[in-house]
This record gives sequence, C-alpha cells and structure tokens, in this order.
Amino acid sequence: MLVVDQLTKRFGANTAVDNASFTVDRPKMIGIIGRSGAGKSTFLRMMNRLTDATEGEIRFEGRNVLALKGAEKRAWQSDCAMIFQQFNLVPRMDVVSNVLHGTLAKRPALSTVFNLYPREDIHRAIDILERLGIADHAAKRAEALSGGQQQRVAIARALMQDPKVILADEPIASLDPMNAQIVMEALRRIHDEDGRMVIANLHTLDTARRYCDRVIGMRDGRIVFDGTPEQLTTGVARDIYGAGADFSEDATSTEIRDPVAETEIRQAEVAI
Ligand SMILES: Nc1ncnc2c1ncn2[C@@H]1O[C@H](COP(=O)(O)OP(=O)(O)OP(=O)(O)O)[C@@H](O)[C@H]1O
Repeated sequence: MLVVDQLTKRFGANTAVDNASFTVDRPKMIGIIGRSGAGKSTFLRMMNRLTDATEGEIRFEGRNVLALKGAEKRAWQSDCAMIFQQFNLVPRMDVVSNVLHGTLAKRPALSTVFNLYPREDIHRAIDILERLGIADHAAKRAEALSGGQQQRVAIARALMQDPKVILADEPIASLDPMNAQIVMEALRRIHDEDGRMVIANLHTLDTARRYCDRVIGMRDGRIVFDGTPEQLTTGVARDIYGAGADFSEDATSTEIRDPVAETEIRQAEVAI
C-alpha cells in the first residue's frame, strides 16, 4: 500500500535523504531511528508534502503522492496527519477548539472564519478526547495542560482528520519517561484498533523495539537497516548510530524504573 521508491532530497550540496526505498504492504507501526541529521524529519516532511522531493516517488495505494496538486494534494495531507515534537497547538485556545482545527481542511472557508463547527464534529471531538483519556480537560486552554496531555490533544486533532496514516516526528522527545509511554501507548492502540498506519521518528531504541512492528534505521540519509525489533541487535544499532565500541543503549533509554510512575501509567492506559 506504500511504496517509497528511490527517494532523494538534496539541500544544495547536502543530501538529506539519499535514494531511500522501502515497501509496506499493510498498515504497520513503523519506527524510524537514526542520529540527529540522518534525514528522518525530511523523509516525513516529503511524505506529507511539506517538502518537495528532488527525485523519486512515494506511492500510496497506487498513486504517486509527490505529483499531487491543489485539492488532491490537500486531500492527501488530510489523509496523512502529522504530529510534532512541540505539539503545535494554539496555546490560548481551549482543547476542544484545538481538536476541531483538525477538520479545517475539509470545511468551507466562511465557517472557518467564524469558528462555526457542526454539532456532530463537536461530539466527535469529545469522543476522541474521551478515548485518549483527556475529556476532563476539554474546556481548558491547551497551555494549561502537561506536555503529555498536550501531545494527546495533538493526536486527537490528527484523528479528527480520520487519516489513513499518522506521521509522528519525535512525538515523545519533549516528554518525561512516564508521559512518553502514555503517548506511545496511545499511538499503538490507534494503530491496533483503527488499523491506521503509524510512522514515527524516534530517538530511543527501546521505544522503537517496544512499540513498533518494523524499524527502519537511517544513517547519512540512507536506509541502513529495515527489519523487525528482534533483528535490531546492539551491533546493528551501533552501525545505525555510527557509534564506537563504547556505544551504550542506556544512553538512549526511556525505561521507567519507578514503581509509582508505572502505576500512574497503567491508570492512564485504562482511560485510553
Ligand atoms: N530546510 C533545510 N535546508 C537545508 N538543509 C536542511 C533543511 N532541512 C534539513 N536539512 C539538512 O538535512 C539533513 C537531514 O536533516 P533532518 O532534519 O531530516 O534529520 P533528522 O534525522 O530528522 O534529525 P533531527 O532528529 O535532528 O531532526 C541535515 O543535514 C539537515 O541539516
């Protein structure tokens, strides 16, 4: 259903993504790992057309999405919702309105100007917030929420688009380990229960191993690993990160070893 074919992006002399190819035959949860500057964000930005490719194709369900223009391009951007490290919410706006922003692309311009949302959209927004365990915060300003809660609002906004693919660019990089787990659990459940493809750039190996079905490793713009979490051995990881013999997985770990925090996570997971 997704074919990335010899995809390249150059910024002047710098090749950010270098002849990358892979195929996904059914919705999966995919983690992309690699050190800073490996090309992970550039790849996601090409996927949802925030950045144009220099060469190559991305075909989704048979169509080259890199060639789409106008309304078709906007429809594709709505089909592959993006979540960012910094949440990108409107801080002073309440949570429900932030979530309803996810429908903007599909609504007439005038209703957008006057902030008019159909009743069924408001109900759907609340349902999604409930599903993510944050409906109690619906009326609060987004800026009043914790980072983990804000990221769940961003996920809710993405779900309002009813996307086929969720692209998450370092979704937990700004979160403490407890909130990181809650957010990753939410993404995993959305994948399992809705059958949506999730592609997440992740900076920690253990997160990729724990939540993803498939891991793609990038180094200097190239795909240097593509396999299951089990195949992602320490030796392979060392290769992806280009680290020496002193490479330590603990340096990239988000594991929680605090039993109180573990209990809080389980409670939050029940709510999702
Ligand atoms: N708009 C841009 N203009 C010029 N160079 C860019 C631009 N965006 C990215 N690059 C370069 O492309 C390369 C890949 O960057 P990219 O952000 O995709 O990597 P990354 O793996 O996502 O790293 P990070 O985790 O630090 O964001 C880097 O060398 C970066 O400097």
